[in-house]
Amino acid sequence: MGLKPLDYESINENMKKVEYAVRGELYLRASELQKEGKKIIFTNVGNPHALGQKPLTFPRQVIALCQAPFLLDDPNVGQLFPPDAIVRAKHYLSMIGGGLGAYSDSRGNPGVRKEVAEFIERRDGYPSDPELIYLTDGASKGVMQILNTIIRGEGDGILVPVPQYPLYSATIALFGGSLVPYYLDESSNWGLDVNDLRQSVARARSQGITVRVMVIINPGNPTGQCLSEANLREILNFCFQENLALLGDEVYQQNIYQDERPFISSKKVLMDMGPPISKELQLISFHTVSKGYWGECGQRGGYFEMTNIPPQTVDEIYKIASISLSPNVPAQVFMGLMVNPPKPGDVSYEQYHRESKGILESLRRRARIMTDGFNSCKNVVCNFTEGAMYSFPQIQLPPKAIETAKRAGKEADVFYCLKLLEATGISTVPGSGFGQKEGVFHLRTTILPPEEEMPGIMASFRKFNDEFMEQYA
Ligand SMILES: Cc1ncc(COP(=O)(O)O)c(CN[C@@H]2CONC2=O)c1O
Repeated sequence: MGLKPLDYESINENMKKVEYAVRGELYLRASELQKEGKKIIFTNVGNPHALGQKPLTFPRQVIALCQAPFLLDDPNVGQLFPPDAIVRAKHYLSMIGGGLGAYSDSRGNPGVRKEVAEFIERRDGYPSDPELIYLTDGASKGVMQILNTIIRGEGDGILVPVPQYPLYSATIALFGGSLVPYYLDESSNWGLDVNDLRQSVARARSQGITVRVMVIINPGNPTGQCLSEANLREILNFCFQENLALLGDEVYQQNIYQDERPFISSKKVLMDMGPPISKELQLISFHTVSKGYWGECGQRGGYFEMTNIPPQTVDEIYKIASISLSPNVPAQVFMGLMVNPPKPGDVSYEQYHRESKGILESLRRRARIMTDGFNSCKNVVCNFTEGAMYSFPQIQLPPKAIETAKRAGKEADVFYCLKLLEATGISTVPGSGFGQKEGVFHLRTTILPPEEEMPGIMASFRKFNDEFMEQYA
């Protein structure tokens, strides 16, 4: 009897090429240590509620009523739920035929897609067509759907920032495409240079790769930089000149911790540029309920908006979306609530605004505490987290540590992060999981641990780092 169908040797070879460090060796080791009773701070994943962030009240009130519509018939419902939550729940239940237990359209509920389009119009000041907005199970699934649309084989190249969020490298490997890196410049706060982009494209083309798409992550993960309007114009012009489509991953658009570079969407800048580019450049933008001050990662809600994508291609994307029948319906309600929150004058507005503002202000303070904490160590250099929810310090490691790591068969930053985890319980992701320049080492942590614990965590890091540097001096 030969190999069985699901023997390791028989399965899809592309799966074996996939690496996804966010849930990789460090995460698995941290989970083991936790089972052994060690207190672990899982600051490896941008998972706000897992680190103590409270869900916003209003969305949970509405979803509770949508999940349990019988509560709406209870004479005391008005004692437990504010009137605007009751109204919104009834609105969604009337819009979603059969309630949350029924499949929706494969593109998502039309009413919610309309709410997303209205949000985009308010944000950017340009029309947005609900027919070109698809709701997805988190932005991850949307990214995978679009990369699946683009990648025809290994000859197809996707320009990806390095360091990058490994959803991209993993999906490109899984679908058998080619990742074409463009390096962000740490010394210019993770800025990108269009000349480097041109060189990356030229190098790929010389290797017979057809570069088809450029990915930007704005604000950046793991790097946290926010792109300026000028940066975005440069990138859009570059894509137009090189006949590339642009994927704008904007899941952190609510997570902005500085005033110099507020979030501006790729869609807005593209429309501001006017024809021909605004009519021709193909753009797909992604968003989610997982990030921002919502942090509702577990709900699995997201969307993508298609700009200048031909109807026949849209039809194919719809057809493939139909295979999965329906995006997560409760998450669609969360998406509707996120893009259409309580307004000034609504009963719940004050509470919603207070909660949201409180979370964002705390994240801004934590970004500062963490950046300063890292920079207080002489061998650590850390750019400020302008946006998103991560800190990505460069750890300058002594040769002896690098040598010891090599003998242990590990990347130096994996070795360092494992030692950090064992010593302090702080679970991070090594920079090698995101890509980095040769011989330069980083780690990624989130800025999510509770604010009151942050100084203690940074002191614990500093103590470990000083001892490590002494040990391997
Ligand atoms: C840039 C980026 N895009 C898309 C996603 C996917 O989000 P959802 O599928 O939840 O909508 C993430 C998640 N960030 C991961 C999850 O937590 N830490 C990370 O680096 C992300 O960082």
